[in-house]
Amino acid sequence: MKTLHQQSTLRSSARKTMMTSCSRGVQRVYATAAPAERVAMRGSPEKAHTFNAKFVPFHDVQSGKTSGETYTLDEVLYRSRDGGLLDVQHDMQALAQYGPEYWRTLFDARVGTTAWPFGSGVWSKKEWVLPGLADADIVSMFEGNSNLFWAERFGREALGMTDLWVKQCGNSHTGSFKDLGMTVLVSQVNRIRKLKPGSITAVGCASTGDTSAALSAYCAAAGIPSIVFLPADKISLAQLVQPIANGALVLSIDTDFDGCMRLIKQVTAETPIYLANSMNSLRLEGQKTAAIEILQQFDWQVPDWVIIPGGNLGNVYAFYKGFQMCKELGLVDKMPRLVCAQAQNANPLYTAFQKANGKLAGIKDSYSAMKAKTTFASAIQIGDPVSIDRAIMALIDTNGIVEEASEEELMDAAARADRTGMFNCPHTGVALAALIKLRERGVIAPSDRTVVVSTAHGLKFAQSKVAYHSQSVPNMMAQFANPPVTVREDLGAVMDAIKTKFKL
Ligand SMILES: Cc1ncc(COP(=O)(O)O)c(C=O)c1O
Ligand SMILES: N[C@@H](CCOP(=O)(O)O)C(=O)O
Repeated sequence: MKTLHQQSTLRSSARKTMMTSCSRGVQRVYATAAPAERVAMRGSPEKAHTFNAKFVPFHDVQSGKTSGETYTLDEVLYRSRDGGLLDVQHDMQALAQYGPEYWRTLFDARVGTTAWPFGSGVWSKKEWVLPGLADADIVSMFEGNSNLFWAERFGREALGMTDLWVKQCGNSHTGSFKDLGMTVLVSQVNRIRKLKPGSITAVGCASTGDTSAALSAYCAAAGIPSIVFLPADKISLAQLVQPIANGALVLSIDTDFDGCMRLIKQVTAETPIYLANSMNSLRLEGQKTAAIEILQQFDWQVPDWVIIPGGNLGNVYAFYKGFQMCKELGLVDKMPRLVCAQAQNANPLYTAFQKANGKLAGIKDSYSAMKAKTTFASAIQIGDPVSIDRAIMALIDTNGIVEEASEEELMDAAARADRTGMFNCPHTGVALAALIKLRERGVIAPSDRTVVVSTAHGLKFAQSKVAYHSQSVPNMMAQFANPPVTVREDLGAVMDAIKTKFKL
């Protein structure tokens, strides 16, 4: 494991490598590149590339068998013939022909450029995402490329850790990681609407507030109508106003997220409204690029642990898939261990993990959906996660762990980390609280390289911070609260207030 000095040397040498790649590498890659890249650089990859992707039943992925059931990505469907989930399967043999160095160099060369669409963190990996899509069909806000924050002070002071990082997926156009998946889904919708006019009238989702924000923004950018089903009074004001501002049809429904999900499934099964939730596997193709980006930011070294807050459970599988593709194509040689962190008030996966005595193999048998209770981590207030099977596979294959956090634990963890310069949403608080518990139990060692996935921007959940810092939450001590001090317009009163905190 690297020392801190080595870490910062590593980061600056990674930066230099990228700068070299950006300034000179593009020319070199362009001149010597394989056909796909030459075409990609000219901006019309669909004509000559040899890569492709299709829908297959998730069962095939799970079992490693091929049923022969496949669909093109231009078809409007979300389920396999037997009602199971679908997955996007890439032609791995075609991708493997180019070798790991080719892909590492190509991805590194594209970081932060303005070249359409490759400057996007998602579309910089286009050949691994939607290789058949024309650049002209892409709807992008140059999402991704989010900061991998070195949580040096929090790691050292709170946990005795030297190598703790927070992947800031919430530093994004609509303030959450959902942008990564939505650019892919809306781009594919854009293509289908051109190929088959009239086939998709609008795009719809059920949401706890972040999927709806991303969907409405990307649809608005493309001029595609959007519809969002929101559980009434269960999302933050900032989240509610996002689809309103972007012109979506906003339905505030007197139910919870699981109720909204049931309704949107029925509506999209019977109408030309396209389903944008992560049950639609196109979304996960974009979300998986966050995992690839983490490896890239570590100069293609694999962290020991990645901790992900879980709700509908698509993201934990998306991360798994990103890491797995990098391993299969030889860009890295191992997988990190994944931790899925749930709020105690919405913890069906954690409950199953406990019932199975922490043995992942038995978790499916002990699983049952639940009625989720109110939590400050409102975006993961989900009791019947759609991607339960995907998440279980991801955890089994990475020797993963499921943890939970109570309301007090998640709010304290977020507030404590905020005091070291972050501004965490409650969901990131769930992941941070899980990390604290795993450190306390000695499961995660002080020097383990650990990444906490921050899924949304804290400003979307300002109300929860106001409640915490004003110590107005019943039965919560709020030990890291920092309430504002009210002072008269008077120098003496101001000085007194300062002196109670600092020696002058
Ligand atoms: C901020 C935030 N964090 C975490 C999650 C959980 O992601 P997933 O539903 O893919 O498990 C969601 C949405 O569910 C979210 O909006
Ligand atoms: N947190 C999500 C819940 C829905 O998840 P999805 O990934 O299946 O769309 C939201 O913000 O709506």
